[in-house]
Amino acid sequence: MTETTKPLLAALKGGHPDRTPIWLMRQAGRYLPEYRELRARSKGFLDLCYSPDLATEVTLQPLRRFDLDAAILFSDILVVPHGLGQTVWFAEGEGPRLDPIRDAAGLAALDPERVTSFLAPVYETAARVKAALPEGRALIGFAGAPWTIATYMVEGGSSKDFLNTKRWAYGDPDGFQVLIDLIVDATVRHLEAQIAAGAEAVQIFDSWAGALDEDGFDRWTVTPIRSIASRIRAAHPDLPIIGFPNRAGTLYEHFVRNAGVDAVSVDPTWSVEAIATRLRPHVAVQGNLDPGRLVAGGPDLTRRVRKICDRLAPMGGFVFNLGHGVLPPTDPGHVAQVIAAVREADAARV
Ligand SMILES: Cc1c2[nH]c(c1CCC(=O)O)Cc1[nH]c(c(CCC(=O)O)c1C)Cc1[nH]c(c(CCC(=O)O)c1C)Cc1[nH]c(c(C)c1CCC(=O)O)C2
Repeated sequence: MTETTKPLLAALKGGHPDRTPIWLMRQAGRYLPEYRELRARSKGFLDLCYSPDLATEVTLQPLRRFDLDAAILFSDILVVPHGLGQTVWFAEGEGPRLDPIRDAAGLAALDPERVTSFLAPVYETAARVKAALPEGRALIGFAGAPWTIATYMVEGGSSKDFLNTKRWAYGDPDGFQVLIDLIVDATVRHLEAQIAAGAEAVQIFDSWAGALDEDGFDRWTVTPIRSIASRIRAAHPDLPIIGFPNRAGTLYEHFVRNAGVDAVSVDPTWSVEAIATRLRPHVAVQGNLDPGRLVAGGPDLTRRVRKICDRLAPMGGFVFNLGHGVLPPTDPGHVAQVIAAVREADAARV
């Protein structure tokens, strides 16, 4: 099978592969007992991300268990601020923490030139995964989008209202632009290094895009992602680029017209009909099962998967996924149920 016939890559370019490709955001992680076992033996989450032997194993775990069409590199979006020189740690049970950066003095300490040497173990993982992938499966690389990365860098961790970041972005846009430009530069280097190591598609996660207003979304989500996408595309014209402007509502339509991506990952609030008529005419689409349905299971889970596939798969340019990441309480048996339902939808069409 040649590279271009891998179902995931064909679908992301708008094609009609033989089978509907499926992968799941956060497909490696705490819902898998084999992940929890390996994680308990690691020194910490970041240590796991920077240990190529362990990270390779964790990346491949979901593909050993399930009939998935892609592996996503096991890493985190916060390795980019870490590589820039910011202090980042994961407090057990508390999520990510960073020493916040709120002004020009904080920016002066960050160095984009350091990112790819610091993150060399991540690229080593990508190369090892690529060499071990089963036939027909693709390797996805990823990064956080500049806006989402900036929220973590400025807030010092997760946040509800992003007030420190918004005060800076809306109150001093030219100053905040310096931070965004720095993240754009670091992100391009980080994605380029993943591609050089073997990534065949990349996804840019803008998890907090839905916190911005229309003008903020244009300047801090669409424009930086377009500049990353155009720089990646200049070097790799055929490599699919997926954007994920999570929970951006009606602004998704602006995104698919202007962000310069090949595909969009769609959050669970979108109806299948609106995906088909408002997004799919512009880009390939990926999504959008509610991760809560994957926790609940039951016949409604299968029904919802069928509804998504029956409307979107015949259009081509469709990748089945969740609308956000797999949740830790998910029963792995429900993942197998979803994949079987996607395959049954394909079989019902031929
Ligand atoms: C916002 C964000 C982060 N990380 C990521 C995002 C964007 C996607 C999204 O919106 O969910 C992306 C991410 N994080 C992780 C991956 C690996 C690949 C995969 O999808 O399987 C990917 C693609 C591993 C991880 N990243 C993290 C874990 C859990 C760490 C552990 O084992 O304790 C994993 C498997 C930790 C993490 N990392 C982050 C948070 C907020 C947390 C803590 C919350 C949580 O634990 O889920 C930041």
